[in-house]
Amino acid sequence: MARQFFVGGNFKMNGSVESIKKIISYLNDAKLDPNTEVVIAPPALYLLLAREHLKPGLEIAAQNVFDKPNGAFTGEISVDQLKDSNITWTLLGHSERRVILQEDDAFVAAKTKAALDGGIGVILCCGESLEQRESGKTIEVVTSQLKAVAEKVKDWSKIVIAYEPIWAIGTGKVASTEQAQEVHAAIRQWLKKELGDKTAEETRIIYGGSVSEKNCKDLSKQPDIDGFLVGGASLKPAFVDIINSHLYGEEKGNSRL
Ligand SMILES: O=C[C@H](O)COP(=O)(O)O
Repeated sequence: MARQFFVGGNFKMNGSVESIKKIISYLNDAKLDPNTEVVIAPPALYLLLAREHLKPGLEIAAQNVFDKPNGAFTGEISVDQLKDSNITWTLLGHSERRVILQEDDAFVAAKTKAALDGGIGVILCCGESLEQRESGKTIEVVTSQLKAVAEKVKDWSKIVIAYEPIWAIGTGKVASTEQAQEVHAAIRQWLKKELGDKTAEETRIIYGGSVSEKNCKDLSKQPDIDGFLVGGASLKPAFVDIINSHLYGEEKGNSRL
């Protein structure tokens, strides 16, 4: 079964009422590949604004969600509040939160479980640092990040895995198509081993890290790259080219599981 292409736009802590409305109106008017699932993740403050203006069929993700129900958790947002606001996805485990805010695998796993239990889809980020890559630990690091989630969650049908090598984020140093495909294929093998053939075949594994309108086409042709998580370029018109990159991709074969 072919996996639907998925492109997420992570605005990170960028934008204003004005600029976010502008990006949304650009997306609303653009001709987008109807076979690509598109999800944008504006800062929390602008989630409702985005939902109000973004046309139906394009979805919105929070950049984070807490693992506890509504209550005394200053500064956090609950799964119920996302649902109440028609926000259907959340990012979790982004390296900027893992590194800067010191979120560990167990916390990311707890939040993933809470989101899925509440019916929110999860774009689950994983990825290695340059030091880990250079010491040959990429696959070990990535699979251990995913394993923490697999210990708590057996149904991965509402998880999209985003492989984002930390050294490629915001640096302009995109992973080569071979480097990205190699890790994506290893993640799929790991899914097969841990969660079975169906999960391995159906789970989308998207790539993030300096994706641009220039490099997206080659990456999108790789058999195990099912889309992108885009940072900087999601704030620019180039985002539409990235959403449409799959239109120009060659027919992809099933990966060798
Ligand atoms: O979530 C998106 C990633 O961190 C990639 O960011 P970037 O495209 O600016 O490198």
